[in-house]
Formats: sequence, structure tokens, C-alpha cells
Amino acid sequence: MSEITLQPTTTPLKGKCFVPGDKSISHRAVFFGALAQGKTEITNFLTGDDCLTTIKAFESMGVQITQHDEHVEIDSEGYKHFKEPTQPIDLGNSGTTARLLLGVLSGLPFHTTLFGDQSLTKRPMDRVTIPLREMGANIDGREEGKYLPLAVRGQALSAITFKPEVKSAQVKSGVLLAGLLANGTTTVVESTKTRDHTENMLQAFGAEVTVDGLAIHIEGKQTLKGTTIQVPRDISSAAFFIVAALIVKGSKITVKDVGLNPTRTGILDAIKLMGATLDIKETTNIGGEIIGDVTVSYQTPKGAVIEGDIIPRMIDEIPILALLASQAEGQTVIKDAEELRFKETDRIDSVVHTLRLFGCHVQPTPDGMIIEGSQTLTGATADSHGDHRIGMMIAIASLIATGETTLTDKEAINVSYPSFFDHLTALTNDK
Ligand SMILES: O=C(O)C1=C[C@@H](OP(=O)(O)O)[C@@H](O)[C@H](O)C1
Ligand SMILES: C=C(OP(=O)(O)O)C(=O)O
Repeated sequence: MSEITLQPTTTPLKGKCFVPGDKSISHRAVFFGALAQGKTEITNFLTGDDCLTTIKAFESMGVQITQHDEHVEIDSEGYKHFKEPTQPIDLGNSGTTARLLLGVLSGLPFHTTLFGDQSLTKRPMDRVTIPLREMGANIDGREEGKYLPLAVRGQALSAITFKPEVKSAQVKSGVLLAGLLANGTTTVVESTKTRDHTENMLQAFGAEVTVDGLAIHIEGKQTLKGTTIQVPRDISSAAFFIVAALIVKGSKITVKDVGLNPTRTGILDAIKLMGATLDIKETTNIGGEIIGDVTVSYQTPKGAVIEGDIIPRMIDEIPILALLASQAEGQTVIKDAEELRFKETDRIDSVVHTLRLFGCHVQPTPDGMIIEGSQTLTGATADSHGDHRIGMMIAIASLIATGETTLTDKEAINVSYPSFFDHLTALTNDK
């Protein structure tokens, strides 16, 4: 496992930044491109480990996929022509691939085995296997199919109406994908709107899908048609530099062409709730996804209570928001975020543990944390614990810590942002 030694920055962050393509949208572009008939071309694809895992999964079912850096071409005859994989499918670290693929495999007429890395093997899969079994899926595994490895024998599926207990776009998407292969009309009714890239992309691939408030209806047995997908840049990746600019004195940066889908911009709303100003310019809308630029400069926000419906709209950004909170004036309380406990690490415990290594005062709660503001950070040796978002949080913390920071297991960052350190260096070296 490799490590990197990081020094506090002596220069502010300046200039423009083009973060890589959105992880959620890159996954879905491969899923739908593979399921569809004909050619799909994806540009600005995220070449992070998780999205490459999705490509390999479909290749193992015989789908023709060519990937050159951020450009992907898929030539598929459609899901009816997928072949039974000869080997178990390795899902690596990717929860999104696991939950969405379970939905697809449940309705295909062959047998597959799925496994993942140590972290993914601990993450709950019953949130999706329970509704899939209700549709007729045959899924078996440890603890009655709660955890990977899982064996799936595809079946004819029947539509259901499903009201998920967890606020999860992965669960919603897994059931909608099964619904696409099922007989009848499947309905998912959410209690809070989660990221809606699946719904947008289904429409882009010509599927009949109706969104009626919090209810989504999908007709079964539809044929999708290959299309062109331009992936917006990832707001979840941009969040690390937005926070870096807010906390490093004298900074001013613009993150360009970033996805501004309202189901993903909770982080921007939380920053505004903390009294900071952001300049947000929406520039275009491609395939139902709003894209724009965010300009941000150094300022001291105020502590706030972050809770309720905003949480699913910023779930992956909570680690970096916690770092921002440590620099705010006053206390910040994060509530209603128990879902953090089911990510690559238990992100309530790992954020608290990591910020404490830097000398911060922070308390975990069952569904979030309480972070004291105006804290001085002291350089530390901190491990990503195999969690990309914790790794990037440590790197951003090192910019303002006194003394040296050593980040161990830095390659975890490749899951969602392989060029992270190049981009960070460019922002701190811009003249
Ligand atoms: O659907 C998606 O692409 C994702 C949904 C979220 O997970 P949950 O659906 O489990 O909340 C998020 O944390 C993950 O990074 C990506
Ligand atoms: C939780 C994440 O991803 P996944 O669930 O796909 O592993 C993430 O990217 O922060």
C-alpha cells in the first residue's frame, strides 16, 4: 500500500478546474448502453476503478465495449443476447455496480456469482435482494442473501409497487432495472427524492418511464435504443476543491461544466446554509442533467444544523463538509445521516476518527456528528481505510494543517478520482 507525504500549502488555490466525469452517470451510461440495442457512445466517462468494474461486468456477459480513456463505445444486441459468464463477477469496491447489477441479473435466464472486496463484502445487499425476491428473483448467499458473495439464477420477474425504507438511489435503480425486464408496470415510491440519473437516462435511451412526484413507473419488457451520452463533471469530486478554496486563505477557483442536478447539489445548499457565498451559473442541460460553473473564494462560514431532505442530496459530500465545519465559526450538527454507516467505511466513525487525528473536537452520534468550529489542525499520519472520500478529505485537511501529513493507502482515491493529486497541484500552482 502506498503512501504520500503532504505539506501545508504555501499558496492559495487559484484558477479553473475540470474535474472528471460523474461516477453515478458513468456507471449508468454503461448499464443502459449494454442493455440497449445498437451503438452507444459515451464521452467524458470516469475512468475510476468503480466504473471500470462496471465495464468488466458487462464484458463478462459478452457485450462489446471499447474504452480509450474517457471515450467509451458499446455495441450491443441488447440484454436478450447477454451470455452466462464463465467466472464469478468481481465487483471490487463498487456498491453502485453491485446493487444495480443485482436488478439486471435477477431477470436474465442464467446463473451468476457476484463477489467484492473486503469493504463491499460487509455492505448490506438485502435492501435490494428483498424487493427483487418479491419480484420473483432467485438470489442466495450468506445470512439469507444479505451479503456478497451472492449467487443469482435469473427468472421471469413480475412487477411490484415498492416503497423503499432506505433513501437510496442504488436501491431505486436496482428495482427499476429489474422492472425493465419484468412483466407489467413496476412502481417505486420514494419517501425523499434521491439522485434521479436512472430516470433521466432511461428516457435518453427511449424507455417509457413516468415520474409523478416521488413515484416512478416503468413498463416492463421494453427495448432500449443505443444513444450518445456526454457525462457531466462530478459535483461529488468538485466538492473537495470547493471546500479547499473556502478554507485556504486567498483562494478563488471556478469548477467548470460540473453537474448541477438538484438531486445532487445538497453540498452547495449546505455551504449556503452555513452563510458562505457561491457564484453558481447554469450553462446548459444535456439529457436532463443541468451543467454549470461554480466559483468560490476563501471565507469563514458559520456552524449550522444540517439535517432532513438535504442529506440524501449530499450523502457522499458529508466527509468533506465535516472538514469545512471544523473551520466554521461555531458548532455544526449533522443529523439524519445514518446511511453513512453503510458506505465504503462507516463514514460516521471514519470521519470522526480522522478529524480527531488532526486534533479536531468532534463527537459521533447514531445518525451523524457534532463538529466544533474554529479549530487548528495539526499534521498527522492518517489512513484512507480503503475509502476514497476519506483519502481525499485527508489530502484537503493537509493543506491547512500545521506540519507534515502522511496519507497512507492513497490508492483508494483511484476509485472515483485517479487524477486528484494532479488537479490539486495544478490549483495550488496556478499563477
Ligand atoms: O446511485 C448511485 O450512483 C449512488 C448512490 C448513493 O448510494 P445510496 O444509493 O446507497 O445512498 C451514493 O452514496 C453512491 O456513491 C452512488
Ligand atoms: C458510496 C460511494 O459509492 P458506492 O456506493 O458505489 O460504493 C461513494 O462513491 O462515496
